[in-house]
Amino acid sequence: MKDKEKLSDWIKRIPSLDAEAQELARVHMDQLTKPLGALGELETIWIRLAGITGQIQPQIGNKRVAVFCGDHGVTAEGVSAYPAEVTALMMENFSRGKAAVHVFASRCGARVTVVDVGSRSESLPDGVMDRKVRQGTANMAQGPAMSREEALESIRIGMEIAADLKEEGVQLAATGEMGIGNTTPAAAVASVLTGKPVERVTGRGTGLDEAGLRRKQEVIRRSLEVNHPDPMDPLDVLAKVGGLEIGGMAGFVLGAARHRMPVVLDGVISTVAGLVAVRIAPQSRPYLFASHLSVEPAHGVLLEELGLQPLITAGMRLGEGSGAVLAFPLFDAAETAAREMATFSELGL
Ligand SMILES: O=C(O)c1ccc[n+]([C@@H]2O[C@H](COP(=O)([O-])O)[C@@H](O)[C@H]2O)c1
Ligand SMILES: Cc1cc2nc[nH]c2cc1C
Repeated sequence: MKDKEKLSDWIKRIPSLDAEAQELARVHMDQLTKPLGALGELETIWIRLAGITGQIQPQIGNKRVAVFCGDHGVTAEGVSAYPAEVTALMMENFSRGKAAVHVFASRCGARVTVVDVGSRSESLPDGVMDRKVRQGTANMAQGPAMSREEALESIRIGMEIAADLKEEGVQLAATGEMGIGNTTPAAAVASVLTGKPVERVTGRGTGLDEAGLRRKQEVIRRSLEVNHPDPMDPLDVLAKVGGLEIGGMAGFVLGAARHRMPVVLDGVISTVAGLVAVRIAPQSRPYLFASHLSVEPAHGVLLEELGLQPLITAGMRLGEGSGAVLAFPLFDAAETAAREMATFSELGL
């Protein structure tokens, strides 16, 4: 398949981290006036940023969160506490700059890019980029959510957005999403890719009650039985039981890695997309950072699978990239520490 060849060509071009820059950043961190390792994850963030950018003093002033939107046919099964129409309403809210992600982004010195990869909406409000692959996925409890070609197209769009942001000068990116029903495909993909049982990775999403949670688990089990996604083929999993915004975010990670741009993951949907990207291209893993730990039970499982440490535990489960943006100030703190703290030798030690 032509497109598949293109994807594998792209993957080959993902560079490995710059070991020398990482080592120099590590040496510098160890010379700062603090006990060795005392800044914990801030140190590892800083060292990895040096490896990603190839700079000993990485620049991260230009920050952006890319929010991918999509709808889900599986909402017909009653898997969300909110109606599917909320996806369109929230795109309107994004357009006005009034969603949580905008409020947090302006507080944390970041900008927001909103991309519709698969909502049901016929027309979009100003400021939402139209990259729709199709108007919502099909109901995965009855058959594949989308075709393999559509899954690939969503990935390709995400890659393009990442390349465009890099071109615009973005130095630190984050992924977020909006899509009523999307914790259902997120749990399905998480179950297939991690091998964990459906009960372990399924949560209440926007706020299902006990009966709703049981129904959601049943719908996910049925979706897996109907579709038989192949755990060794991440594109097959994405197409059969995934979502278009998950594909968009996975592509974004691949595109960012290709262009040496670090990506901060948000909650469970953003992180499952990160795992899809890493299963497609394991070289993309070191470009990823965790932000917060979502309430959704799959999130911890996924972060562990990716070997990532969440920086914030605030009991959040909002999505949109809201948690990722809140982690940006910790990245800034690492940058300031490396740039402004005295070294022991400067102190005369
Ligand atoms: O980021 C998370 O971990 C997260 C956890 C629960 C819900 N969400 C958001 O809520 C929506 C999906 O929830 P649901 O119940 O409709 O599947 C979607 O728009 C996500 O952005 C996000
Ligand atoms: C209101 C609302 C806002 C959201 N933002 C991300 N997911 C969401 C789900 C709902 C229901």
